[in-house]
Amino acid sequence: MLKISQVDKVFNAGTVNEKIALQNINLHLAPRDFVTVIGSNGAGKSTLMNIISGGLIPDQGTVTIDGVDVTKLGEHQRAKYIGRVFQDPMAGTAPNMTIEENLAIAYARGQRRSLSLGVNNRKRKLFQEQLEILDQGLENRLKTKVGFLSGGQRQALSLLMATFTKPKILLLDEHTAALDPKRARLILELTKKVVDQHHLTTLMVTHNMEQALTLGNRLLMMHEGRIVLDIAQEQKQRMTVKDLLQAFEEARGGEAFAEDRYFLA
Ligand SMILES: Nc1ncnc2c1ncn2[C@@H]1O[C@H](COP(=O)(O)OP(=O)(O)OP(=O)(O)O)[C@@H](O)[C@H]1O
Repeated sequence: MLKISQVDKVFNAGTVNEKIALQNINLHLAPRDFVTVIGSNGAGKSTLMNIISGGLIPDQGTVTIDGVDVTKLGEHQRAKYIGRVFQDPMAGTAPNMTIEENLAIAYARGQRRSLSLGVNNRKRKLFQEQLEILDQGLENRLKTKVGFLSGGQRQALSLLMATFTKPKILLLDEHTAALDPKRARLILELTKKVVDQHHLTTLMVTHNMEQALTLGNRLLMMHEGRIVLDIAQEQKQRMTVKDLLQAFEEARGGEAFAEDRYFLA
């Protein structure tokens, strides 16, 4: 479904500020893989997500989605393949537009023919059905401006919008990190539901070790622009957070893991 081959990305190449963000990344995701991604600060996780979404074009290597070489395609050109939810609940939605207007934009996105952004009764019914799945009562608030929703409600809506057109790949960029634990749990439950419902192939960056172990069928660990560990379902199921920390330490050449942003449970 997703094939990344020999990808490199360097920022400010040839200057004193040169930063190698990704080096020789090779990654192959099968359809319906749900991969969690952890790693030290500056390891290259966001850069990898941006390379997949088209926000960044690699210096070397190729990106293929469902057999289509998208390496040189910009974000808009590959939007139909990708759904993405960011950490910031403000990022995925337009606050001054109503829930139904936001959904109309998401609905039109990635369609072959350009669709009207207007909302008719048929679309409204579809939106209500989809909103019911979120279990937030949003189906009765179609005309509410999104800016009035709570962070958790906005993230739930972002998730729905990102997956409305059944993308090939869902990118989750620490999408629960800005929420309180209760809302974070709710969004994770919704994530599982939506991923299952649409049979999505998913890549989720998280700083929560427990989440990284319990969600999905595969875990990647990144360090200094490389994938240093790729843990399959069977092994992942048997691991504790302590095992994961130890594996991380070994992969980093014995350097202990001491990053403030990580939640160990
Ligand atoms: N636009 C940019 N210009 C210059 N350097 C960049 C840019 N974007 C990222 N970098 C650098 O590339 C490296 C990888 O950054 P990236 O944001 O991908 O890491 P990350 O794993 O997502 O980190 P974090 O967990 O801290 O968010 C870092 O050293 C970062 O400073």
